Amino acid sequence: MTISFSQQIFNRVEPVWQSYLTHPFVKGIGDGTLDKAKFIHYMKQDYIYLIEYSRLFAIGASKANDLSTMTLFGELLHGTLSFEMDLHRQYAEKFGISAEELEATEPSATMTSYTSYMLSQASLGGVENTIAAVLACAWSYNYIGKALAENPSSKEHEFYGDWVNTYSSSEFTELVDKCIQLIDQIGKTASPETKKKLEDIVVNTSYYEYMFWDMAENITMWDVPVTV
Ligand SMILES: Cc1ncc(C[n+]2csc(CCO)c2C)c(N)n1
Repeated sequence: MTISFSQQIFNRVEPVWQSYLTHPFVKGIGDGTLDKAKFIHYMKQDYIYLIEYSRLFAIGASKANDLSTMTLFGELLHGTLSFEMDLHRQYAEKFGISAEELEATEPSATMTSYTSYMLSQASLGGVENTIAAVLACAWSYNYIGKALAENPSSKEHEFYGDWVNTYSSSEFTELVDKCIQLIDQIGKTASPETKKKLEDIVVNTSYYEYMFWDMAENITMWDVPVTV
């Protein structure tokens, strides 16, 4: 029996995604013990990450070969700018940080490297490269959200509960399922060489996801002795 392309990709990245679940930052969101200073660093870096990520959806829409793909990228673009970033704006408000301040966040090395990688991959190829570049981010967040939601108290936590609820929600799961369907559609006609290239993009972005959790946990910016 042949397995779908998304299943083939999942089998390859699953060990990396499992490692997110034991990462102290992710565990801290799940059990509510995460230090607020770490979360603030994450939220600010993630906010500017999502601005770059939105550009990725716009590239996907411009490269789409059919209306349903274009519509999905349009939905993802709107969803990110309006709903996902609103989660960050609401969290920021609790800390007295304005939307303008969030937007003016200085980019860290990991954020810069991760978004630059995705944008270059998306710019280079056809729409399939963009689909591969967005897959791990959206899918792995849903994977983490659902895993954390297995412990019902994580959804009720007064501070981190909103995070868990957002990424484990049925609306978000539906959006991720559409991305999975897109990659499966690509997998039906792509050559083995193209599939290998796309799989590698998902593996690399999965590594970057781990690095992003680590950047947040250790509150790092640039790993140099002095910044000017
Ligand atoms: C580092 C990082 N990786 C993934 C996501 C999650 N995410 C990014 S775009 C998108 C799709 C729809 O909004 C989702 C779920 C994040 N926030 N930050």
